[in-house]
Amino acid sequence: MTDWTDPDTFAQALDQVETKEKGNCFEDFEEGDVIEHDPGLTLTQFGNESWMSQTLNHDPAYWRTDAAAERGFDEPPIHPDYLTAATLGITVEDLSEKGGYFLGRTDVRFPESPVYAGTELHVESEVVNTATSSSRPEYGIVSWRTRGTDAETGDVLCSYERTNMIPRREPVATDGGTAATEGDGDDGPDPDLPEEFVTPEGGYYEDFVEALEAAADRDAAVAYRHERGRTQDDVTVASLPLSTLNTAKQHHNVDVMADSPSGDIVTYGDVTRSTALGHARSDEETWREVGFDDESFHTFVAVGDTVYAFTRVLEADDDASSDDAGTVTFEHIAFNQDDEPVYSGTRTAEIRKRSN
Ligand SMILES: CC(C)(COP(=O)(O)OP(=O)(O)OC[C@H]1O[C@@H](n2cnc3c(N)ncnc32)[C@H](O)[C@@H]1OP(=O)(O)O)[C@@H](O)C(=O)NCCC(=O)NCCSC(=O)C[C@](C)(O)C(=O)O
Repeated sequence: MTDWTDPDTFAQALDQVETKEKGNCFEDFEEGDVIEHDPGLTLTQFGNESWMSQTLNHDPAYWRTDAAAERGFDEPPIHPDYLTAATLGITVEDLSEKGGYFLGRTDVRFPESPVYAGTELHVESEVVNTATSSSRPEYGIVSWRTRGTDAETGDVLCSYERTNMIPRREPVATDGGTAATEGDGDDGPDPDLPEEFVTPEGGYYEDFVEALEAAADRDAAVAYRHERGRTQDDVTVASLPLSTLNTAKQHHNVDVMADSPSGDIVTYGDVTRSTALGHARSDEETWREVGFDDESFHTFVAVGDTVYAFTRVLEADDDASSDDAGTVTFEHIAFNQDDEPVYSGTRTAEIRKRSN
């Protein structure tokens, strides 16, 4: 009788059998397709607190009932970063488990009302664009519009448009490609930076307004870095994405990733971004997250890399959903220990006013 567990026999068997593959290739997506994602997720206090603690999002309103009540919440709510990561995590099995790169996301929006633990999340996506990658013939570029809704009420809790590179079954001929080659020696034109950098004195709305006024009519920008850094470890790289049901092998299969450009598992883009935002929020009086646009992931982050944050204040507007706050638009750049940008995006948030 054949002993299937004999190492030589087993190696031969492995060689000859088919692998039942997971995920979809570029050719499986057609513009207009609507995909309902089977995995659902109940947004729990444990999931929320694990995410917030590990990404240094320690805003008391999400941890303490008195601070939550002061913000108008019935109890500490689900954090928008965890909600965003969970909405995307559920989609990975259908959209991007095959591999490829998470290139960017835009039009990330949240409703005014908070989301509480116990809410069951239902997610669906529509294919809005498919394109050839001229630099990488083995990939195509796909964009989806995704909506996460409350499974009970149907209310939209989080929506966005995301773009990934997705492996093709068959590579295509391209126009020759423009992929950057390492060490090509072209550092581009000299940077065109302002002469002065203004740092807000505090983290209230008025501090951002005053800083913008101080920079106006001068060759100056309101821009500063945040001190905290978070070195990536097994928890941030593998545990957090799996806690959102994100099945992308990039985050938990060291064996497969050994052959990839990173040579190792890499941090889920939403962990990188949330960590940098946590650093930024620790230097401001956040009232409410409104949305994010033009988010890009510039290079991968792996175990041992440290995520830092840099902020540029773009504009301030007195209008907000509450008299207690004004609205500020920021550009946040996450960077690593070598000062390389790894994420950038604009964020609109309501910031508490000092006078209230
Ligand atoms: C991808 C790399 C190699 C490209 O590096 P590069 O130097 O070649 O960059 P590029 O030339 O700027 O871009 C390549 C192509 O992408 C296009 N492109 C670029 N950005 C966008 C965008 N926003 N929207 C639409 N298209 C975009 C761009 O136009 C270009 O098209 P082309 O091939 O035709 O010339 C490099 O940028 C990189 O390594 N980025 C980091 C990716 C990363 O680590 N993402 C987060 C972690 S993976 C993840 O979280 C996974 C997840 C969530 O679980 C999951 O999706 O399943």
